[in-house]
Amino acid sequence: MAPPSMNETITVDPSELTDFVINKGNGVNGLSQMGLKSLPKQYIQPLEERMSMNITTMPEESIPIIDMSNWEDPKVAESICNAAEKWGFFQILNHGVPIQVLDHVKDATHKFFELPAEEKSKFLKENSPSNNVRFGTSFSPDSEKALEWKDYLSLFYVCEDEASTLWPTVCKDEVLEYMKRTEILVKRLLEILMKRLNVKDIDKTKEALLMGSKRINLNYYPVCPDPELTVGVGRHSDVSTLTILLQDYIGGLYVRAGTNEDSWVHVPPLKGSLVINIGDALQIMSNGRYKSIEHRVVANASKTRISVPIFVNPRPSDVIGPLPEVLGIGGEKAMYKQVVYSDYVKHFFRKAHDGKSTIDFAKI
Ligand SMILES: COc1cc(/C=C/C(=O)SCCNC(=O)CCNC(=O)[C@H](O)C(C)(C)COP(=O)(O)OP(=O)(O)OC[C@H]2O[C@@H](n3cnc4c(N)ncnc43)[C@H](O)[C@@H]2OP(=O)(O)O)ccc1O
Ligand SMILES: O=C(O)CCC(=O)C(=O)O
Ligand SMILES: [Fe+2]
Repeated sequence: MAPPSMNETITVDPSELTDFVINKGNGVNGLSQMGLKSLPKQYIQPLEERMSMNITTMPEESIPIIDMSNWEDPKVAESICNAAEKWGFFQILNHGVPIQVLDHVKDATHKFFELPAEEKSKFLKENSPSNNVRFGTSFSPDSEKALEWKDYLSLFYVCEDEASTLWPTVCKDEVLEYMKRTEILVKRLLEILMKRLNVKDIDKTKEALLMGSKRINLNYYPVCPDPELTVGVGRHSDVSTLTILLQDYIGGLYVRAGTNEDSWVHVPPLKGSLVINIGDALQIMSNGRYKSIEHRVVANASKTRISVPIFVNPRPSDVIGPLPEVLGIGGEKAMYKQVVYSDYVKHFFRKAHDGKSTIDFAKI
């Protein structure tokens, strides 16, 4: 695709754009590097999906920020469970994952996306040595009416050997280290969250159900010529049990506040923090007690942003539904049916981002 001249309004032939961005592995990064002065029309979101439209942002509100240095203190556990029930999102400080490990994985993310398109395209779905390693752009381009301004590398963790062999060399060590160093934190968080659900002991079977598989995504949001017209990531909730999200210092992640009004709160970058959010799998297992809240990411006119979520999930073959311990509390009625987790995830991946609609798949 030829670089456009200054101030040119971009109407790129749809098949040419798809070929350049999606099939050839240039991603939105390739578009951004061309120095476009306006947004190709394939990225223009409908008015109701744009952050600037009819939306109240609430600068005075904030998701809870929880210091985990005394994680055994019942007050810390209480703050975590309250945040999971009310917001579905919170930030943690002094979580035990060294800042250096976080810095290394952020640097490694930049290194991967700065590789030439020919290198990255080795990990496109059609070329990748494994279904567990995928470089892509937007979310679900085949199903989307408007594309999202984001490239990603998605790594499904099977075992250390497979990761060492198949994951991209420029980032695999740093990503593996980040995954390893978050393991204890994930167990602590789940232990705390389960206690409030009347699950006193997480045995091996429960552990597998809650955290039997992990997927890590490296997200890359390049500079965008007209950020108000598009999105970095559209409104969605994660399908995980829990997500551990590392973001850089740029900002741009918004979380829905309240269910009725269109109001959103920003998640401010805090040095050394990790953002934790509840995913649909835990909303289902807790029978709606913990909330998997909608979130979205805006695009940015002047800075490239990265984020690195670890999605902690059930195993694909697990059947998930409200936990017996939860229903046992007061003869509570199940709000969700039993579903095979991989069916749930496939349903999520096969449609465009559509807010909280995925969970309807499991509703009774
Ligand atoms: C990318 O932008 C995103 C991503 C997100 C993600 C939020 C999460 O919460 S991710 C956590 C999801 N949980 C798991 O991955 C654990 C369970 N895993 C599974 O059940 C399976 O691994 C599987 C994901 C269902 C894939 O199984 P497989 O047998 O390999 O099936 P396929 O036929 O290859 O894929 C099915 C369908 O999904 C699409 N897809 C697969 N992997 C990805 C991926 N990493 N990213 C995007 N899409 C993926 C794939 O295209 C297939 O559809 P087709 O129509 O092509 O058949 C949140 C927000 C974002 O913006
Ligand atoms: O980039 C972010 O801050 C969040 C990305 C996100 O929501 C996701 O990958 O599921
Ligand atoms: Fe998300």
